[in-house]
Amino acid sequence: MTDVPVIELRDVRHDFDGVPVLCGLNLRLAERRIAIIGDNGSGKSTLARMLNGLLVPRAGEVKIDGASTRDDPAAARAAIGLVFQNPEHQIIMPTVEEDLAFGPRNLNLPRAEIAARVDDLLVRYGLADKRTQPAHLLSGGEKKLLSILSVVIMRPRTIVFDEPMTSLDRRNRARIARVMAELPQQLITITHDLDLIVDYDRAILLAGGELVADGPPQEVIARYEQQDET
Ligand SMILES: Nc1ncnc2c1ncn2[C@@H]1O[C@H](COP(=O)(O)OP(=O)(O)OP(=O)(O)O)[C@@H](O)[C@H]1O
Repeated sequence: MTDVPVIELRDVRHDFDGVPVLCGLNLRLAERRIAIIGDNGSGKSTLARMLNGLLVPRAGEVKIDGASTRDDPAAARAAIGLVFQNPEHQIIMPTVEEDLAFGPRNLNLPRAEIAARVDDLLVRYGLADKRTQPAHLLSGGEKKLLSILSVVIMRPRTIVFDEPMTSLDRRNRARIARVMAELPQQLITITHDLDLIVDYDRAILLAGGELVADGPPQEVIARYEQQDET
């Protein structure tokens, strides 16, 4: 298992055009499997983008191993990988193998190391026969897998998944859930698929940019369902 970084949020606030989206979050994220749940617009994706320094909070701090993402966004991006909801936003290069190699190239890894990592992932995840195929011709499930592997290949210590099951059929949901379950990293998963996170170590419920429940998934899910009834 990869070591887990210490992720801390201190009074994190954010707004878009004056509309508050995160309203003073204080969190220490150290468990191996953490779920973030909540209704549409509750601020989950905004929080996800803050964890890896893609977005810096208007006020407050996000710290990774004590270093603020405001001061060192590159270190945050190296430690924390983000898998976007839509794989089309993550697939950049024309072919499958080029897409996998893109991130490691940006990290300036040696060519032989990049080739070894690409070969290993293609074989391990059953994409070897697709290596020279145009990425845009992959099926939806394969695109999702490729977008995950393009993060995995950089070996971040934490992987944040933003709605990993969106647009997947039943078979591909099961496949992606299996891939996620076998990853050695810390996972922070934003999802509306509550079955996916029942055995996680911790769940956090957001509503209107505020934390409303935090604890074992069963309890937090029950609270979420209660909220729906009121
Ligand atoms: N770049 C942006 N510019 C303006 N408003 C934004 C931007 N990104 C998000 N918002 C707004 O911020 C609020 C929170 O959005 P966010 O995507 O973080 O919520 P979410 O909980 O992930 O929702 P969903 O479950 O629908 O993905 C929403 O009202 C959204 O419209």
